[in-house]
Amino acid sequence: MVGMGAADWAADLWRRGCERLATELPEQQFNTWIRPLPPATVAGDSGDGLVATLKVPNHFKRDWIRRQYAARIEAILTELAGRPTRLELALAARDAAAAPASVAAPAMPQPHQPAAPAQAAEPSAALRPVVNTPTIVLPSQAPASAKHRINPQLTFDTLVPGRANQMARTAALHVAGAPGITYNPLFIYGGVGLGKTHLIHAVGNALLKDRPDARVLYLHAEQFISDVVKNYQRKTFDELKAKYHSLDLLLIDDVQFFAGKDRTQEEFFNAFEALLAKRAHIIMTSDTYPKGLVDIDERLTSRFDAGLTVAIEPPELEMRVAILIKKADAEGTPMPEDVAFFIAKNVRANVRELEGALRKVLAYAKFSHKEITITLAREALKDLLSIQNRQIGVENIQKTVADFYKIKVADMYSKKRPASIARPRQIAMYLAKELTQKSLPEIGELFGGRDHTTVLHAVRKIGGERQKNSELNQQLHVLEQTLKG
Ligand SMILES: Nc1ncnc2c1ncn2[C@@H]1O[C@H](COP(=O)(O)OP(=O)(O)OP(=O)(O)O)[C@@H](O)[C@H]1O
Repeated sequence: MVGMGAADWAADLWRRGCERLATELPEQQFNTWIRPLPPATVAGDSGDGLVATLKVPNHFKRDWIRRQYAARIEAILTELAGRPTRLELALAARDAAAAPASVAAPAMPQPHQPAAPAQAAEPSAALRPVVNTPTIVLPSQAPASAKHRINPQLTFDTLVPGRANQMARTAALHVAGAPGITYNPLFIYGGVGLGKTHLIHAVGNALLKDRPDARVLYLHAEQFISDVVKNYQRKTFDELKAKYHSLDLLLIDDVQFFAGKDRTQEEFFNAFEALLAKRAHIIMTSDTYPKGLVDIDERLTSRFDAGLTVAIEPPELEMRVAILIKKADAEGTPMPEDVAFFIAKNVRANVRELEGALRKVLAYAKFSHKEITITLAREALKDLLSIQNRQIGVENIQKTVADFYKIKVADMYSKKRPASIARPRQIAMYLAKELTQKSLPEIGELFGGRDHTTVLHAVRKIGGERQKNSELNQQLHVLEQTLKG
């Protein structure tokens, strides 16, 4: 290690740990869960050991990694570092955005020990808010970074309604019609790319249409964190108050990013109370429901839940078809229904991916001067389809589901009936039907020679429950994402 800095040492430790994990885990699991993570930072703990901190992008990944891999990662790092190494999983708030007051100084490592890289005291330029002046943000002012501004394209008109967003859309329409009265705050949660940002922009746009002088601000939680950091450094908290406490409608995206940022949480709490007291409306989004938020003060999470909390679910097939048809129309290239069904059946993860697939198909048709047909769509999406076909087999599904619910893979074929086994088995059957081309009898065969009616029962049961039980739906969503790599 001579000549190697502490940060390099940590990066090297993590790299070697990853190499080991890559040999132990199935490739697809490694690629899905471990490879995308930024290198762990490592610091000394208060005793003789080390603490390796891994930043994970969201709550689900954090839980999954904790359940499936944390113990093994700790064991590997302990062995490689030659000292007891504990693993911490932190929700990523895109690095530099840590509010300084909330950052506890890490136990200083000895010279020969690895050190955590210094926390940046100030957010990087990329994270700084684009506009720092108070506060009214109108569509006409929209600058280059649409992420922090109301985007005039994201309206209720361009949002396709469906069962998946029915509750959230109804609540959002209600708030747009009578802000500050009921459902305050409105808390919208769901997985990535499902339309949360679109929906809250739609409320902002609707209110501005009715009341062009309304003081509306949309921002991502990271921008709020950056504002707190900046004002903390300049000791200009009055400015922060002036900016946030004077709004009529505050739309704030991805509040899970507040995790672990105590000072930010305090300021947000103040803004929150001030806005509610003057009957301004607050709409928040997050990747999980308020009680599922980690490292956020309970005082805040209980307030998040005090108005109305609604989920946005992944869209079902018909809704995906409707979205494709509407977006293709908006591009001036009508899409035949059979092609829309073909794409929607193959792209299920979320609306953002659906849009990506649509763009590919439209571009392919344009450049090849061909009509939009299933053959053309198959050709345009061939990479995506081949990845899916390669990766998703029934065995893979059985293994992933068994891992997730901590049962043995053998139980997928066994005749055992306890619910703790039968339910994961039904979930695996459901996913096998959803994600592969296998018929019901074929799936039954692969699940220990079961009858096709057993599979059909499982498919219907889990499919039906999924519509009503958002926890199950989230779990299925995670499993689908994992299986698709
Ligand atoms: N129901 C819908 N109708 C039309 N477009 C939609 C719908 N839902 C989502 N979209 C589109 O899908 C894309 C992703 O949506 P959006 O950015 O709102 O997702 P999100 O839930 O905020 O995701 P993230 O958590 O990743 O920010 C956007 O282009 C959005 O306009």
